[in-house]
Amino acid sequence: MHATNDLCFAGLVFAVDVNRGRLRILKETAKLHQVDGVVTTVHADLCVLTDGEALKSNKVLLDAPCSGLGVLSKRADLRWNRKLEDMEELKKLQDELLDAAAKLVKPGGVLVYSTCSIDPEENEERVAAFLLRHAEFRIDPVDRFVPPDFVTDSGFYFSNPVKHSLDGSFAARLVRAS
Ligand SMILES: C[S@@+](CC[C@H](N)C(=O)[O-])C[C@H]1O[C@@H](n2cnc3c(N)ncnc32)[C@H](O)[C@@H]1O
Repeated sequence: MHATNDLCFAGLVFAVDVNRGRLRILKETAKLHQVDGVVTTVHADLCVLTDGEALKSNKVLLDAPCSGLGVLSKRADLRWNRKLEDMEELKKLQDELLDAAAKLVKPGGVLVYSTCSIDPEENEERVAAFLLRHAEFRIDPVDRFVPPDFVTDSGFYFSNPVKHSLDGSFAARLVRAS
């Protein structure tokens, strides 16, 4: 919704999700904010999207499914339901979604990868693995956009529940050269 407001009606937002319920909530929220005209919801599995050409954009946000380890204060159940195999599956899905999202970024465009996890395996390690597979992308440090306290040495955004008294979250800004 923040992205939509930023556009000031000068662009379009395509929201892709496999979960119809989430898309419905987005559409309703967009209507409430009177920006539903710029939001198109696409019910699809991003990994097998066949007509991605029409969705190619200058800015792509991948708000990835994650373990939620940054929001344990709100989701205490996650503490007890974690399994090692789930984590491996999740990392595989995050890699696949990153590859699929990269295909939607126009040359010179930006891909933002975000999670609500504080686990480096889902954050820095996924980005490092992505950059090995995609030499056309580079890290664009986020220090122009967020206060210094939230910028990691590698130029990522990171909020730490202990340090910042906020939910834990991570974001990497990746720019496509070609
Ligand atoms: C962290 S949530 C994103 C929430 C979203 N930003 C919102 O505010 O509703 C991750 C989302 O990824 C979706 N997802 C998981 N696998 C997917 C896939 N293969 N293709 C498209 N969406 C997927 C889930 O349904 C979930 O809604």
